[in-house]
Amino acid sequence: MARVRGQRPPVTESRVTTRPAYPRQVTPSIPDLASLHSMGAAQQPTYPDRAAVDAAVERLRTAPPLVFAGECDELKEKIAAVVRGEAFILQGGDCAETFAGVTADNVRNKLRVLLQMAVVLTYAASVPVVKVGRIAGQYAKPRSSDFETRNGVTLPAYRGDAVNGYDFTEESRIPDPQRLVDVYNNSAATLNLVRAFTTGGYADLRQVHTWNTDFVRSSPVGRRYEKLASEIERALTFMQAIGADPDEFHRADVHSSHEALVLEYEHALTRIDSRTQEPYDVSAHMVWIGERTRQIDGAHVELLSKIKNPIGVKLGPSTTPDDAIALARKLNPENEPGRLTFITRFGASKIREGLPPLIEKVQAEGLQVAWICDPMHGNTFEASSGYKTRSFDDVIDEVQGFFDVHAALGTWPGGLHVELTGDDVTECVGGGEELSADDLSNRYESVCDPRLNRVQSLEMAFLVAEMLSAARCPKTD
Ligand SMILES: O=C[C@H](O)[C@H](O)COP(=O)(O)O
Ligand SMILES: C=C(OP(=O)(O)O)C(=O)O
Repeated sequence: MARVRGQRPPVTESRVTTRPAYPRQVTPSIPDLASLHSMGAAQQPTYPDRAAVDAAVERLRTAPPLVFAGECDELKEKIAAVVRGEAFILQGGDCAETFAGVTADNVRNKLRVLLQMAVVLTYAASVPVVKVGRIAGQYAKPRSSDFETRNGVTLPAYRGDAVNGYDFTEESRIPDPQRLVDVYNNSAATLNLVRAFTTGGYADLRQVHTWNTDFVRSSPVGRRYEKLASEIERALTFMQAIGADPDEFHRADVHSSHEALVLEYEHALTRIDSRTQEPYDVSAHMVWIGERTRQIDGAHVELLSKIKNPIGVKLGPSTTPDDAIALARKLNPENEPGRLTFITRFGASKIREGLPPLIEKVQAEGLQVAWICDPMHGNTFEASSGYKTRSFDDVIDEVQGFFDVHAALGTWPGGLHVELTGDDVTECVGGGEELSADDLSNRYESVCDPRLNRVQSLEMAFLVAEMLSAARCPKTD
């Protein structure tokens, strides 16, 4: 790929005649790929063609950054405000993005639901909301099993468009490293749209009514939103009347994030920032480590401990307080606020018991972390029809548990991490539309886990806004 004028050359070793299995990197602080793999990297694709992997990695190493290090630092600053209890994170998007889903309509719909939710949370709870999409890179999935069996035929599991194809054929399920280059290109196209929508007028707060179009407008939650939008409109008119600069309402900051799973991709996009000489993973503003890859001596923790982006770690019900402390010390040795977010995903039935010991120990050690709640991944079950689903009530119950625990401990419930879509899909049961297990087949489009649809997402925003408002101004008896 052509190098952009003035851009620092990627930090890679110059070509050698006898190539190692992986192109080596000379950045001293970042282990090379072979060393990372030798640490025992979980959930990695088994590529049949090593030379093709090397070629894809080489290509990615010379590709321009998708985000700038300075933007990652800005997000870190915003998350530091969350750590101080002054802001709330809304992180959401698809479980698994697909290449076919990279269209202007899809990206706009995802942004629209995030903007609507953020406006509800901000207005109802008077708290700044940091908007982070599971977007522009969320293409790789960890799986419980390496294989999938359908009608007696067993094939490798689908691991996201970054790795193999969703079609249930032998050929499609073979991991193809060229897909990593496709991830880069599709992420670039998505980010381009995100930047255009969020700075070009679509995200202007004065458009608050127009985000509420189509099927949502006529739903009860859509009507509730209309009322809130009218109040916001009046407030904006008032602010303009007293001289506020209307340009202040014109743009929204939406940051990108994904699970840093496939080492070849994240390593190739780790670059030295020309301002600071520090390494950043320029594939997204924020990256996180999943529940299945957070081994303290594992490759993912090692790689992410070296980069300077804000990072997240998923913590499930098996996490001990000592695990949390070890992760915090390794991933945030300087105890920098905003650097580390713990994304808890216990399940509604476990959060009230499981979360307090973690928070208590982290607090006692004086560690600076943002706590956010993923109420999706601990609440998945299979409906009798075979669809993976989640119940809206369980999801809300887990969020309520998260707020209750923080209220009891006097700590700040810093945010939400949700799998959602801007479309009218039928993947999670319940909510105001009372979707039942029989409805799931109507429009089930997720290629991995079930997402809240737009109405359910907006309903969640109103319910969480009430919890957040109570957290901001606790009742005194
Ligand atoms: O999104 C998360 C995981 O990839 C997903 O929950 C794994 O699902 P599985 O248990 O069907 O592999
Ligand atoms: C795989 C995911 O979650 P977890 O690591 O918590 O299972 C995810 O968020 O896509």
